[in-house]
Amino acid sequence: MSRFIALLPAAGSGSRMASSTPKQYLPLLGEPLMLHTLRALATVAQIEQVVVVLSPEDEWFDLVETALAAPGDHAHPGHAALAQKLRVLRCGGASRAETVRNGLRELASTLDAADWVLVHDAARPCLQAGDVIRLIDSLQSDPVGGLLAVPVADTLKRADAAERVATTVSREQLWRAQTPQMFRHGALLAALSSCADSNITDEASALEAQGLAPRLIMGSERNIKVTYPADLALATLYLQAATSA
Ligand SMILES: Nc1ccn([C@@H]2O[C@H](COP(=O)(O)OP(=O)(O)OP(=O)(O)O)[C@@H](O)[C@H]2O)c(=O)n1
Ligand SMILES: C[C@](O)(CO)[C@H](O)COP(=O)(O)O
Repeated sequence: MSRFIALLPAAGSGSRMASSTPKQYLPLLGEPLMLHTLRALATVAQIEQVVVVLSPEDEWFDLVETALAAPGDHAHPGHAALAQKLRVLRCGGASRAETVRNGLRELASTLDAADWVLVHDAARPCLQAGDVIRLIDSLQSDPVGGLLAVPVADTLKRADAAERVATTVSREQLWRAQTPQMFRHGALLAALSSCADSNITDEASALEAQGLAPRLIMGSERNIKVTYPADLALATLYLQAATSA
């Protein structure tokens, strides 16, 4: 029976956030942003391990450990599952792809090639467990794997050097990729290891480079990637809406 492991690349510097604190550690509703992400994955019963991949130079993760260790009456109900499933690796690389590849290599001795790995950005804290469960249910018998994504709803413009419209790009059959992206450990590690373009920005691209066609699974607009300062307010609203639903 294949297992399901979550792998969170969390070794970025958050340059677009323009903060001295890496964005994955910025406060969100009074807790480190990454803790919301970790909990969202740990509460999914099928996920056996939540592996976070940090930079070797990371000096911030104790913020998460301190929050996790909060005494009983202040503990979040999801912390027991997270404490039991959490594994920390300090092998992050210079790119997201390198971080994921290094994490997969570290896990190789403990996983079967057929085990599923759900790669999820630490910077996507508004992920809902229901979307992860739908991803797993939809793909666990798939020959390739796939990813959460949402169809493009806006008209798309390609800009010229002067930031004027050069052309309008058809949005037909265009989707915006999200995470988790779910692939079998052996296939994903092989694809990332042989992918010549180390600038690929998601796992699916590595499988596509092998001639494979990952499946697109409908995600949620709320599963935003916190990239720019304005995203923090939106993530706060989405998390508050989720807890009051
Ligand atoms: N070398 C890197 C770069 C990014 N990431 C992770 O990949 C996810 C998505 O990347 P992105 O949003 O680009 O994060 P940053 O690279 O930190 O942001 P920026 O590009 O603005 O510097 C984040 O959780 C980030 O921590 C990583 O693990 N290792
Ligand atoms: C993986 C991803 O979140 C899918 O949209 C995105 O490609 C990450 O891009 P980033 O520049 O590393 O944030």
